[in-house]
Amino acid sequence: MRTVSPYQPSIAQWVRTSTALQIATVALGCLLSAEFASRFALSSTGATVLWLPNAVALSALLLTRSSLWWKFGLTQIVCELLIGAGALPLPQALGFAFGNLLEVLLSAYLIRRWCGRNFAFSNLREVLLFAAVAMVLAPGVASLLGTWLHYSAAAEHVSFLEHWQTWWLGDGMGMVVLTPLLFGWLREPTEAPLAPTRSWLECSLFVVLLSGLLYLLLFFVPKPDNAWGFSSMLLLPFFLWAALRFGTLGVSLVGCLVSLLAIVQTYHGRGVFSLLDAHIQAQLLQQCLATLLLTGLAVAAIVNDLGMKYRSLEQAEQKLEVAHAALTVLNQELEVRVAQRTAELERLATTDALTDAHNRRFLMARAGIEIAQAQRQLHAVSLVMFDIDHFKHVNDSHGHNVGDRVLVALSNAVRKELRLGDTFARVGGEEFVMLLPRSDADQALLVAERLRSMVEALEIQADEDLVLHITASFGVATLSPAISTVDALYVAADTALYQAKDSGRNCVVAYKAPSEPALTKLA
Ligand SMILES: Nc1nc2c(ncn2[C@@H]2O[C@H](COP(=O)(O)OP(=O)(O)OP(=O)(O)O)[C@@H](O)[C@H]2O)c(=O)[nH]1
Repeated sequence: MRTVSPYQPSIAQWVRTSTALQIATVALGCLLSAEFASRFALSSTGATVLWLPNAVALSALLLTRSSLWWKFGLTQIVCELLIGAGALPLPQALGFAFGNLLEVLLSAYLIRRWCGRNFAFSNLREVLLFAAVAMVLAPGVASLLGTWLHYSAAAEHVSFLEHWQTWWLGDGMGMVVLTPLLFGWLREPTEAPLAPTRSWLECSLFVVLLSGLLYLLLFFVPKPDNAWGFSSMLLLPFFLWAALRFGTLGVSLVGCLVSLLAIVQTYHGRGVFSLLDAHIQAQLLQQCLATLLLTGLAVAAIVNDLGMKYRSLEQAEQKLEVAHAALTVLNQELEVRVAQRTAELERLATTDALTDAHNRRFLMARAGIEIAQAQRQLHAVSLVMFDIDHFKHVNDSHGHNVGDRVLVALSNAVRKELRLGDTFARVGGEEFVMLLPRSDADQALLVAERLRSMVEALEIQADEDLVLHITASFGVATLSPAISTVDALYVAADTALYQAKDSGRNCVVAYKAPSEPALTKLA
């Protein structure tokens, strides 16, 4: 989401389009603000409450590449000379001009160096560094020069320190009052983490209440014996309100308007500051405005910074949610794959690779289950074991591959004969077993005989021009009190199968216990 300050007017975009326009704006800003500052100077020494041209020049430098600074520097020198012309001798005017240029360049250089190109009053560190550099350090040095120049030429006798302090605070306060406003107004709009409020109701309420307070503070003519009861510190809540709800640009705008109004009114002898002596008026005004504005700017920066952190936390949370969703999908896919792979492995572990019939292990496990169930529910289970006759001859005559095809063809044919619930397994080279739940000996014998004749009639297309016929021998065993385990049933079927082989092959033999008179032989 891109939120742009609602206070960004289109005129700012227009100014940003051309360097010439910027230079003209700076020149105009310097001259007009100097005119205002000089016109409403409260001190008899000429030191102003706010020296604003430096703030105009500093805003221009902070808004542009350092390679263009010389153009604005030159503009500032020319403006300073124009401002000083007539009122001051040339050497002194030049001294003031270079002193102010030094102040602006030093501020811009140090801010750019310590805060980088992205400086925007956007966190507490930037506001404190700005205050330290543009309000304390640079004006402190430059005003020392200015005070010395002025002091050497001044006819009246004022304290050097007092003069320096007023000058210093005047320059510094000019920067604090105007630079954040111009800079915030003219710079490229950026994403604000917490959008300043767009509620016209709140803005109107703010303006009405602030106007009321300003009227009470600044629009009365004090009488010497009647001290006014309202404190200028009543403005603090309004600065905090502006900082919290209207952002850096909002609080700068409020600060600038309040400052200009306070100066004008004090100059005309109205309001809380006009009760005092001229020098103290200027200093108190400066201190009061510095406190209000720096507090407002700091709070706005902290709110902005918190908003940035909150937004990056939100973005991190969104990324985490996306990653979590992706992981969930991946996990589901993995689970499906694992289930498929497990099923495949289970199938491979229980299936004969050549014929796709079940293997011996599966058969034995299945037989165990069926026998246990049959014994509980008292129903029959039979096992039919069969073996291809003379299969070695097939391999020897036609090769192993043909033998394999015969095994596959036989398995496919037998599988078609199965009932639901029957289990078909390959238990040896050419040996197969069918487990028939709920089939007694007679039913199993019928199934075996049906299979035997099916095998006998089977035409196996073993090769392009090779059709083979085979036969198989069958042994059948049924669960009984004497044959009550899987192994016993298997051995019994195996015994019957061998008896079928011994009986001439291609026949079905039912197992009979040794005590019984004879084995049943079919076909
Ligand atoms: N092609 C092929 N042959 C196999 C496979 N497993 C076992 N055989 C062969 O099956 C034949 C089994 O031969 P024998 O045990 O002598 O049995 P037979 O020739 O069928 O004779 P009878 O069972 O007595 O009728 C051997 O030649 C084995 O090599 C297999 O997977 N593929």
